[in-house]
Amino acid sequence: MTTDQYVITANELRRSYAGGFEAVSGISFSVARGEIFALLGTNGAGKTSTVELLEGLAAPTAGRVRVLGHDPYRERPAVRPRIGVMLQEGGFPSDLTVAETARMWAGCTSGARPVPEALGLVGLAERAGVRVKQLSGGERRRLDLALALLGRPEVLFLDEPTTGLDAEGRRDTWDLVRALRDSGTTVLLTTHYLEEAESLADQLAIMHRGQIVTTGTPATVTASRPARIRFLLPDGVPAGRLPLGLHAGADGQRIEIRTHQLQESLEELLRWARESQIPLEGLDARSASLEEAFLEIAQTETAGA
Ligand SMILES: Nc1ncnc2c1ncn2[C@@H]1O[C@H](COP(=O)(O)OP(=O)(O)OP(=O)(O)O)[C@@H](O)[C@H]1O
Repeated sequence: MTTDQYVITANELRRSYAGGFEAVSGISFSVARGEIFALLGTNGAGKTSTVELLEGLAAPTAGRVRVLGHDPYRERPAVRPRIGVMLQEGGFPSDLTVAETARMWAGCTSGARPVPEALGLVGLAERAGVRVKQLSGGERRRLDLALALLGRPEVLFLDEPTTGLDAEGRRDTWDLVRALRDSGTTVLLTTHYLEEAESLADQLAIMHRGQIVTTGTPATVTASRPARIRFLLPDGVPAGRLPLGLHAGADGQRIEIRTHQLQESLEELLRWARESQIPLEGLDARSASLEEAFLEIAQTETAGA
């Protein structure tokens, strides 16, 4: 991939606040056009501090950032019309209706989509006449998203886009974000929902204490983590009777096996259970989830810090 296929590039980015605290400590990553990139991290890891640099709201203390080929801080007029930013708190006047709010926003946006189209995209068309203060928390998030989409952005920054949404609203937002990606929009997403990142992200980076500690696709980030097999042994069958090759942790009769060879370990376990005629109640085998990978990274990094 050539460098101009990258819509966002960050090289050795650093950001220090007044007082000298360094919130972003030399991170580098690239986001290709038409990709959903998730920036994840523990609380205070530096995600917002990083995203603000990408959005051009602040200049880095050191390093280089480019969005659509421009410095987003120094060349803000060139970048701003081409990006959409969904803020965590929209902060618009709550006495206006949904449609009035969107029209006000559209008035400040060049080449804006028609307001009904933007509201339709996020499923708010039927709430157009409702005052913002009467919206539910989830509906407000969807209004935030509609406003970010008004300018048909090439790059969309989504900060916790599904906070407060119910399961259906979350799925709808995911479908919309995928559809936007499929039509060529590049999406930079921050989220605390690891399931969301696992489901949406083409690439992700996990930050901890100002640094990127892991990056890759959701599959490659989880691939290095052990899968696990869980089951309940019948009373009277000691965990010590399990085949020697399986490294099992036991909490009474509750067994957990961690393995990098899920298929082989499962075959070994099932053969042993059949030959010994031992039922494995509640048998559950699964590859590592992003959540497990994340927790492991956070704990390891904290312990090692
Ligand atoms: N204006 C500021 N002045 C000083 N320190 C700040 C400022 N803003 C953020 N920080 C500190 O920088 C660190 C990173 O904060 P940041 O908000 O970027 O993290 P985050 O990954 O977005 O966290 P969260 O997931 O909790 O939202 C934190 O330790 C925070 O306290």
